[in-house]
Amino acid sequence: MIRTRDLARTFQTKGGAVEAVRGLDLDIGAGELVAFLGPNGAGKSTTLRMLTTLLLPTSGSAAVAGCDVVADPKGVRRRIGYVGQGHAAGTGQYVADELVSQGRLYGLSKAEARSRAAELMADLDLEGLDKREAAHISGGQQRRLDIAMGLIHQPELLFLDEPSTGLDPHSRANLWSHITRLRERYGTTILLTTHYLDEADSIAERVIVIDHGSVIADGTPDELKGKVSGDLVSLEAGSEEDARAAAAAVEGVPATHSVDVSAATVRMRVDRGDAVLPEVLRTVDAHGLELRTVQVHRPSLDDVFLTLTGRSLRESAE
Ligand SMILES: Nc1ncnc2c1ncn2[C@@H]1O[C@H](COP(=O)(O)OP(=O)(O)OP(=O)(O)O)[C@@H](O)[C@H]1O
Repeated sequence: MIRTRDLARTFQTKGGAVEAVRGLDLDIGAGELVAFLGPNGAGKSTTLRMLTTLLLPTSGSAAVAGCDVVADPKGVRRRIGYVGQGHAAGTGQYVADELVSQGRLYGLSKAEARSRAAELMADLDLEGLDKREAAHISGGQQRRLDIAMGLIHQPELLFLDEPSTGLDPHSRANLWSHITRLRERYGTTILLTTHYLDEADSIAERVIVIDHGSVIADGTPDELKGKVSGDLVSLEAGSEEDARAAAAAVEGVPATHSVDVSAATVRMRVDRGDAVLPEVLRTVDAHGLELRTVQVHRPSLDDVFLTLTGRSLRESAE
């Protein structure tokens, strides 16, 4: 559905050339739900803009839904939906009319546009808002309307640029349940960007991480997290001395690696925290040491990024 080879985009600025995207090779198949992650300035928006024909590549090639983005931009646009960061709706029209106008823009007949609008309003929980101005609905409803606008022409491929930014957790969860349901129904391929790593982790089947304009990791969330060596177990002892004694005691527990002590806390990497913890606690107990708290931290996508780049995706996203 998306295939790029050596895709690159350079911007000429007064300060010199900025290589926003360099040598990007992407292969995304039909029906995949892919999250595209990276810190600020990694090149996500520039890539999305090239794939949606809003920006020409400097070099390389990109085919989207079977059409070349340079040779056949119209073909690409007919087959894709794009929901950008701003609101698509906002001409002061009623919600239903916004959708029908959008459908007409894509060449649907009036009757087709009306029936498609009604179907999407039902799917996206916008029923009853037909005669409300698009500017006077809630943030979550507006975002769902944006998505309905992107889907009006039944695209094979939907690009969502930070679809849930600015929504409260309840609306985010609600939006995602709608998107996953739509996908089950129509089999739409989805490429989304998000700054919420937990969201990418729970929703995407595949995560592609880019940094400095190139792909640095690609796989299922579990595969990527598997690259970080094991869970982190933290034991907080009553004193620094007790922590050092506990560290010495647990060094010998099988499947524990890199045990270190900082103040009264012992941190160690273990293959599987849930499997190793009982033995760790028995060992500490057998040495007559008491612990204040015990924590097992499973690797997150942010840990993956930290391992790959030495930087936190979360920090760079704020
Ligand atoms: N029109 C432009 N002119 C000059 N430089 C640009 C232009 N657009 C983007 N850039 C630069 O290209 C690089 C990649 O930007 P891009 O917006 O693609 O990153 P991003 O990953 O989408 O970031 P964010 O998460 O902040 O949206 C950045 O260094 C940015 O400053």
